[in-house]
Amino acid sequence: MGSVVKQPLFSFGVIADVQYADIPDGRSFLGVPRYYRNSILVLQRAVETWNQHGNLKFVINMGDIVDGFCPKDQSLAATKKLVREFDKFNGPVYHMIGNHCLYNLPREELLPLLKIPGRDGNAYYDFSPTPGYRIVVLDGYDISAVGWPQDHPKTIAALKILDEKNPNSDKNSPEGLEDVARRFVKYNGGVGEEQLQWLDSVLQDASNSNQRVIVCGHVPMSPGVASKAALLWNFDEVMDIIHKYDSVKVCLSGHDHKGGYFVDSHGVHHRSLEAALECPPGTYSFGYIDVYENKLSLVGTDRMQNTDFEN
Ligand SMILES: Nc1ccn([C@@H]2O[C@H](COP(=O)(O)OP(=O)(O)OC[C@H](O)CO)[C@@H](O)[C@H]2O)c(=O)n1
Repeated sequence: MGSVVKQPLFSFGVIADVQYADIPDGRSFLGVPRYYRNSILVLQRAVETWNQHGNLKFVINMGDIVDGFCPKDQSLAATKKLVREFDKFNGPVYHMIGNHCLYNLPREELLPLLKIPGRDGNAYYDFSPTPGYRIVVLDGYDISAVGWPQDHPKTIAALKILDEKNPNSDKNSPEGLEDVARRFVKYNGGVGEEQLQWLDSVLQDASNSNQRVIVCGHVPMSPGVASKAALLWNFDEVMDIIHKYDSVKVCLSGHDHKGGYFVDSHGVHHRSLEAALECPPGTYSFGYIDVYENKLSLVGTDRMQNTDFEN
């Protein structure tokens, strides 16, 4: 008798940092090439591939759908265009906001466009794709100097943090900051008190219901998985909550573009995904995750590396 191949409990598609703009190719601040027009082709190939797979329960977009260099009079049209491409997937698509989304549009316009559930401009939410699983989507720009009105208490709180932690006149610059202190830059953000309490209550509820949890957020949550300058401001507070519960096995993020994988001291797997934006024409970066009883398996296409997350 041949061996029986185990079927996943469910599978879902992933892509990060599409950062589309109808502008010529360029480079990041640190000189990494960015292919703004090509990134929509990466997304289109992703959607075709996900549809051909035929058994993906949903797709999750890890944020930064449109780049901050998109001309501002095109921000709305570009965001709608990209959402339409995602909507060609034959199933639900879950979005989250990244810093580049917020460079383009204010929260009150972004959230409805991206169909992000949430009240008062908050962009964190959870859903349950099967009874035994919970997906938590964090809003890493809850406390942020971008996205809220200038006089909003969250903008004021963010500016205070940046003033205290980052002495540079350009608050996007981590120059002179050491190790994880490099995260205190304007293009990152933090999770506010109310969201921390919400996270705790969702994880408690999942734990009571014997559900496993995958936590997703645009901004990486562990210093082991990404550049120190691309971390959530209060990753430590978020991880303290996550570590209270055995139910969280995997944290997924985008933002750092180069991709990374790290298992922390509590056995939580962290994976930051390779950016679609950095794919030279003819190359791709997207994938899907098979969720099994005792492991998750990321099946990447081309520049997105395969990863097994053994529980
Ligand atoms: N050292 C730096 C890095 C960036 N900036 C400026 O900050 C803005 C956002 O940077 P950008 O690289 O476009 O942001 P991403 O979300 O794509 O990537 C985040 C991390 O860089 C990934 O590791 C932009 O205006 C940059 O010019 C800066 O001033 N100094």
